[in-house]
Amino acid sequence: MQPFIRVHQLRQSFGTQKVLKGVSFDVGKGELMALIGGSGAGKSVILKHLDGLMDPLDGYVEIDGRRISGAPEKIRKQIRSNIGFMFQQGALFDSLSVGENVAFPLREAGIRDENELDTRISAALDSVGLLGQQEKMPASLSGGMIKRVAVARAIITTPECLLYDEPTAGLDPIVTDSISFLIRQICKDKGITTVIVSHDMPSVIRIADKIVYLRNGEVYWTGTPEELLHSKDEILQKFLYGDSGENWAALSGKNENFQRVLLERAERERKQ
Ligand SMILES: Nc1ncnc2c1ncn2[C@@H]1O[C@H](COP(=O)(O)OP(=O)(O)OP(=O)(O)O)[C@@H](O)[C@H]1O
Repeated sequence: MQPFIRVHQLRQSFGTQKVLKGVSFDVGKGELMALIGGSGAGKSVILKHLDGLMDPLDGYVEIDGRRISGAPEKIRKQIRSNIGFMFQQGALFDSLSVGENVAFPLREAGIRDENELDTRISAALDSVGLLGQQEKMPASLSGGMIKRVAVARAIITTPECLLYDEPTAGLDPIVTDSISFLIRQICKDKGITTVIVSHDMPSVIRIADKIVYLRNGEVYWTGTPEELLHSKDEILQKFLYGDSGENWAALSGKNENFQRVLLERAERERKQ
């Protein structure tokens, strides 16, 4: 079966810095793929290539069989209209109400019928659990609600593909959980092919169908969350056990080995 997203031998450099050195992966229709890797590995740069905001020096991205890389602006726009993008920070326009923020992509696409706009705003807000909140202003929302509004804005055009850049950054663990499950629910309920860039390993383990680990500008490893948890690869283990990843194993509750190691370490520290 043809993948919904095909990334083939993507190369990108900024000055002398080679950021992508031939990155390839596929994402099947309706699949939820997580792109992980250290800071500066090139994850956000890849998302920009998927959305056609950046063109590679070499290689290409195909969305639903159509090449977006290097395509004329008209074609690029057509393909992009099928993609929802939740940018890092998920920023809303402070001066616009929740409803107007959510409606923004539709107005940009030229939709002016107020009845249609109202119906679609309500449907999008309903999908993220915020029905009836359209009159609120962003300043009065919690961090989690802001992310939900940003998700509603990304799905209002009914895209077949959704890209999320760090959707849970800056949220507490409970809100992080609810946003992560929302992302999974939207992906599975609507069959939307989803790519999520995240440092939040407990969420990635819980919601991803497939994980791609980017390292030194290349795909170092691809597999399922289960395979990642059981991998004996030292580099992967170091990535997971490193300073930033220590807590997620305990939180994920999926791998007894990780929990045992953490418990043993805690016990050792108590005895010292
Ligand atoms: N437009 C640009 N011009 C120059 N350098 C860039 C540009 N965009 C990204 N870079 C560089 O490319 C590298 C990869 O950036 P990218 O934002 O994709 O990293 P990332 O994996 O998403 O990191 P993080 O997890 O910290 O967000 C970084 O060194 C960054 O400085």
